[in-house]
Amino acid sequence: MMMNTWKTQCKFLPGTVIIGKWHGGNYQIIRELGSGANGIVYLAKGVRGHTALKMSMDSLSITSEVNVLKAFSKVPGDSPGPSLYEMDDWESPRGRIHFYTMEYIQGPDMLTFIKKNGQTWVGILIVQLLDTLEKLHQEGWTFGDLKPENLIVSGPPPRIRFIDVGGTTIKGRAIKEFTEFFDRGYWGLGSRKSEPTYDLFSTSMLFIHMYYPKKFSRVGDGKKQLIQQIDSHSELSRFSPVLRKALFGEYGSAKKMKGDLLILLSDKGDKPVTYARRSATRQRKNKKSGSMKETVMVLLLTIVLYALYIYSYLL
Ligand SMILES: Nc1ncnc2c1ncn2[C@@H]1O[C@H](COP(=O)(O)OP(=O)(O)OP(=O)(O)O)[C@@H](O)[C@H]1O
Repeated sequence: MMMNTWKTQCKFLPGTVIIGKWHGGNYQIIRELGSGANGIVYLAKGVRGHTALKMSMDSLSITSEVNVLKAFSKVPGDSPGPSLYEMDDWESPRGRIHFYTMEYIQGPDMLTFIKKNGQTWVGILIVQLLDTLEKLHQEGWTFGDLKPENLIVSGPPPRIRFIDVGGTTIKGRAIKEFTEFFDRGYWGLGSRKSEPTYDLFSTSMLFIHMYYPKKFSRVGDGKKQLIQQIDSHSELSRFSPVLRKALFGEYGSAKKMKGDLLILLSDKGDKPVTYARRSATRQRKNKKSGSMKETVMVLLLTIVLYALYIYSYLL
């Protein structure tokens, strides 16, 4: 009932002009992009051109999302999520509405992108995701609600970006928002405490989901079931050592998971554990040259896949 009330109050037609009470920003609604548990997101036209505008009756949820976006902007390198433009209130004909505006991230969600461009992309997108997660974890945050709908592949060149930061939680607290299939609590494989291993579990589930686009439910022992799903899939089973470690919380960081995944992707998948060990020793010996190699590997993989992507469009 409550939800319907706010939804009705935040429902506006294309062409509606929203004027910020405090900062005077001027936005014209183009169309609705979607709605979530506590607000509606519109595509709007503002001084910066196309802008995503999220409005809600709940000022707390708006403030908390704005704080996460501010924290994202402190992550070194390009922001993993949309850049925040401004937060304001609007005295609408139906009363005061809280809103914030942010960069409009254009592109398909991760599953749609993989369906269109092929599973060759899964590895490289997950490597990109792990890179971003590592930075986010270093800043003391857990993304929480990792799922394809919250991951947009923008570009070209393809680049994974987060949208919907509502689940992003400070380390040590209880995860704010989650989705069953990607939640380790649901599978009986851990708690809902905000920590890096929580996101790495979801990353592993995201990887599995790219090969099983139809999600499956838990039946009995979650651990046994997931292992069976991975190992019985002819292509997915190649990644089994990395996926298992992530599912069982055995990776101390996203960086470690990324390192192992890169080894598998560089086609040395016949003896992954041996390679992982060798790589770990090498990394200890020469940390700098290790990360240089990783960067070059990611670059090469991206270039090759990007060339294939362009080629498929020319055909
Ligand atoms: N910055 C953005 N750029 C482009 N599209 C966006 C952006 N932010 C949100 N969207 C779109 O708006 C939809 C609604 O977003 P929102 O964050 O409110 O909720 P949700 O992800 O659907 O649900 P919930 O918050 O309950 O998990 C998203 O699914 C996405 O399609």
